[in-house]
Amino acid sequence: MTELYLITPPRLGPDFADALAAALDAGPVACIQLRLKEAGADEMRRAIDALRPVAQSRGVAFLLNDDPRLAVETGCDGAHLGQDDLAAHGGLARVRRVLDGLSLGITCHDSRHLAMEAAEQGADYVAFGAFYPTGTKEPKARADVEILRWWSELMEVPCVAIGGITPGNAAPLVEAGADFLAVVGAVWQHPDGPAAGVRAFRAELA
Ligand SMILES: Cc1ncc(COP(=O)(O)OP(=O)(O)O)c(N)n1
Ligand SMILES: Cc1nc(C(=O)O)sc1CCOP(=O)(O)O
Ligand SMILES: [Mg+2]
Repeated sequence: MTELYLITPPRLGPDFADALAAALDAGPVACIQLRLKEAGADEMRRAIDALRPVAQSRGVAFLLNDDPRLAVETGCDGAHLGQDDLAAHGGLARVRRVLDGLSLGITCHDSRHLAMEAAEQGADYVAFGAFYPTGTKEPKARADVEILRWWSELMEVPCVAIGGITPGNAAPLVEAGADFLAVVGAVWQHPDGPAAGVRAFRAELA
């Protein structure tokens, strides 16, 4: 069954904890990743302290983007790292040790090789993308839906699809075997609010 994986929007408003609670209560949502690319260490810690309990009190995993050591220090459930992040933190084996038993997700773009390497070295999931045009970030690659089919037919490690995903274009990704759909804009920019954004995915994930 494909599940929803939320990633926080690029900028968090003052009431974001309430928006997150509303989105998670409209669930089901498997996890939320805090992704604040412009935040300094203090702002990041404040955001983690405010948002982590909102997720964990609802049984939703709270993952931190980019920084495995901070994830461990602040009681997160895991971290998501891209290829550049791995290099910056001494490689996947070292990150795996830092995270100890916490979850580790790796960006693999459109690369079967990167995904197999990540799975072999202990990643808990691999993320492929971007599948569709996205305004949230400039993706480094475009992935074809067939990589999800290839991975899900061959591998046990779960795969996450990301990039421009909406309720209207999710079906091919679900049909190809994506275990999770990672979403930013379609939920946080939904015209009726994030809870409606989460509900809009229900029919695609049922
Ligand atoms: C689930 C998921 N997939 C991909 C990414 C992108 O990670 P990365 O390549 O490290 O880029 P930034 O998000 O750090 O800009 C992700 N964060 N989450
Ligand atoms: C954070 C991120 N990483 C991507 C990748 O291709 O690795 S695409 C992306 C942005 C996803 O946001 P939206 O759901 O608004 O398109
Ligand atoms: Mg990163």
